[in-house]
Amino acid sequence: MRTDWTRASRVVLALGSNQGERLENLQGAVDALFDTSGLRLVGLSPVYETAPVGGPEQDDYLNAVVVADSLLSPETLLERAQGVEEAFHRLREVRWGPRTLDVDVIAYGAETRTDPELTIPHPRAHERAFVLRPWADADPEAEIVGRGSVRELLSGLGDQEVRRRDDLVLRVPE
Ligand SMILES: Nc1ncnc2c1ncn2[C@@H]1O[C@H](COP(=O)(O)OP(=O)(O)OP(=O)(O)O)[C@@H](O)[C@H]1O
Ligand SMILES: Nc1nc2c(c(=O)[nH]1)N=C(CO)CN2
Repeated sequence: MRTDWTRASRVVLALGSNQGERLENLQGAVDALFDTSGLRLVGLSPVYETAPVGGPEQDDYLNAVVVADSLLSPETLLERAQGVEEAFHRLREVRWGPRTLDVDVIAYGAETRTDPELTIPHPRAHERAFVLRPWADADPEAEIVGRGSVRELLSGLGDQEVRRRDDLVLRVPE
């Protein structure tokens, strides 16, 4: 049967890696996510190299954002994101500590919820240039429900080091 994408919600996922082969980890996440039925890639941001925000002293991250259409529920999308993290042997040792792969659910349509297991929009996305900068590239008109335009939020942030790495490119899966 053909998939009915008219019922899909527009979702945003943020990817981060600061251990191991960082670009390969991000690419692996993109490939695995879009191997999932019910998830269709709409936009992929450039890759940014970013100074770590919070947590212990650690290496710089590569960050990127994917925009997708989802027929998966928010809970199933989070499960899928966590399954992809686990496939990359992510260990949760320290809060905000280094990791091979982080996949966060940033937005799910206009949905809002504050369940600690799944808060949407992501509770810290609006203050993180490593999320907002690539997101604004992937979708210049993007908004965070209840907070406003991603581009405006970005311009109101203090100095956070984010460098676009045009030499590192994520491939759109076939
Ligand atoms: N929007 C969300 N996306 C991903 N996880 C979420 C979200 N809202 C709540 N969580 C919960 O947060 C828990 C911790 O997630 P994680 O280990 O990825 O946090 P972190 O990446 O260290 O920090 P941060 O949440 O600040 O990005 C997860 O077990 C998950 O249930
Ligand atoms: N630069 C950067 N800093 C972070 C990141 C990240 O992806 N990039 N993720 C965190 C927890 O989600 C904490 N700090």
